[in-house]
Amino acid sequence: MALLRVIGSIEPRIWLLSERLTTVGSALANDICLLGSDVVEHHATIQLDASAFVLRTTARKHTVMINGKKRREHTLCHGDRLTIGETELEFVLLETPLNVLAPRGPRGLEHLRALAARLSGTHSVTGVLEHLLDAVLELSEGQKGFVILARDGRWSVPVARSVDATALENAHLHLSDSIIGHAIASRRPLIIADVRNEDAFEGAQSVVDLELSSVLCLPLFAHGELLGLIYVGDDRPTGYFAEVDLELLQVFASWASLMIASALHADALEHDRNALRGRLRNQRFGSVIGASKAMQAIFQAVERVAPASVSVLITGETGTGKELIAHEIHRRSPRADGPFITINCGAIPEHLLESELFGHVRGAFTGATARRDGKFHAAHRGTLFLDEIGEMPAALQVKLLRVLQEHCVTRVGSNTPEELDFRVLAATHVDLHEAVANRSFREDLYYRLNVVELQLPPLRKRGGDVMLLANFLIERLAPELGVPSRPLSASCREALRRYNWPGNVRQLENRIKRALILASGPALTPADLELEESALPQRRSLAEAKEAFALTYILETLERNGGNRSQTARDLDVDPRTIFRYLEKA
Ligand SMILES: Nc1ncnc2c1ncn2[C@@H]1O[C@H](COP(=O)(O)OP(=O)(O)OP(=O)(O)O)[C@@H](O)[C@H]1O
Repeated sequence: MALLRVIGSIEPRIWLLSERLTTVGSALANDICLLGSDVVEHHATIQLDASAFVLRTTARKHTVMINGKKRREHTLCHGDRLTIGETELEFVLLETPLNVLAPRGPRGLEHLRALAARLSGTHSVTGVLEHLLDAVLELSEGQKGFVILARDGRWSVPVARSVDATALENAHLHLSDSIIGHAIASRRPLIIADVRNEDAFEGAQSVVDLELSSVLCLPLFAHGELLGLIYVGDDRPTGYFAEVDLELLQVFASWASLMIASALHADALEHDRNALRGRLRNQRFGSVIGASKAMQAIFQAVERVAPASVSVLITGETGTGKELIAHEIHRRSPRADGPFITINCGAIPEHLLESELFGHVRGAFTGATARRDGKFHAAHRGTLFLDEIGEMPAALQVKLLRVLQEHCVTRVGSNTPEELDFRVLAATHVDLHEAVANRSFREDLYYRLNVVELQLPPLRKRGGDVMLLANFLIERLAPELGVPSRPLSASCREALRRYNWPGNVRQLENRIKRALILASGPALTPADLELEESALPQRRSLAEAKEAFALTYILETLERNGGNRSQTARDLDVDPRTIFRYLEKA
């Protein structure tokens, strides 16, 4: 007997391969119905040939990936990973072969089939346990029972039927019970048809507490680990479970264990996801995510500057979130109900920028067929965000300065200034201080814009924020893109930390978007994010890093000294031979 189970999904799904032929496809009539753009109505079949399960696609162009390789026909082995469309499945061969069940098993098989159907709609751990306990009670026609579950090192009885609650207190005590102990040690189902005639078990705590005459105990193991057990008893005349098929129970136990393990895994994922959501709630500032000290300092500064109507210059590399921060300042200011208007000074041709900013009157230039408002008009009683202010042409810098000083805007082609109420926020990724020094940016305008400066740190200097942002973006983008959300694999997390993100958060966002669309495994890999080893900076020992720094420092000093090695050696207070030694290595 075998089964297929979905892996890497929040929804545990299992199909028992109990027929000679199992059909797979997107049509509802299939035994295994899978959705997804790459799955066709009748996609593949799984046939039981002799004692092997053989998968065949129904046409050449239909693909099934088995352990990462495209296959049209494949004899399935225990543990094989199948990818069909977007669904990843594991093939599990249960311990007992089908023919053991055949002579006595039709009723048992019916039970399993009905149970599989019921379970496919059940997602909670308790729901799965309830169905499993009910199935054992039905299968054995037992009267009462309970499930003991091991979770996070603690034992509990989450589900019981017809058992007095007081008899279930102290679940862990039941584990020292001789019956339960015996079943766990043997790892096999245990049936005691007449407890009172079994010296070894007669005084067992569970028998006494539940007043039983017959007992059936089913230990549940997955991947060698004890998950818990199902205990069923009866107090009617003795010999009650004598006829129950032990082999069938063994199959049932392996199958139930997988179901429980899968439900527990899904539950743990959901728990992690909720914990992550909770953490994110504390680590976000409006729509900006950041727990690093550097970002927390920015958030505090934003809170202080937002209510004051001063100009703020937001600096930082491209993609660090300058526009997002500008939005946040506006949202927290008394102008929040007014408009937030953005203009990218670097994206508009110089001859159009003036009228974009200040508006124009009819006939101001060829094509100006009507009077038009500019961005300053649009930002009246709100905020104007001047993005890429470093790109502002020199002639316009003067006009802008006058507008900022007087709060009056004169349209192109007009002589009448209009008084407007606006707050200006500006952003740049270039070093404006340097631009002022080399006279490409006016100093007076720089000081007018830069009443307060907020310097956004690059992503590589925000420590754990990379991981926080990556998880946040996965959660945000997956539903937006209509694709399943996938966790980050351990190697992916390591690669995210090592990469230096020259394009900052925007680059991270784009990589995650792409990965979510293209990934096929249960978790995102470094390759999905284009972060293979070759893309990552080399790991260096401290000694190597010191050497590299020394060489760079020597080369910089040498350049400042116009290539004079003796002067460089004097400046650095080293022997000239040290300079030669480094230059030979360069
Ligand atoms: N801390 C953050 N939390 C959440 N999303 C962020 C954060 N920082 C940036 N982003 C996202 O990254 C993208 C780029 O951000 P934004 O446009 O604000 O950057 P920028 O610094 O203004 O870029 P540029 O210099 O190229 O104009 C946006 O999609 C934004 O939502």
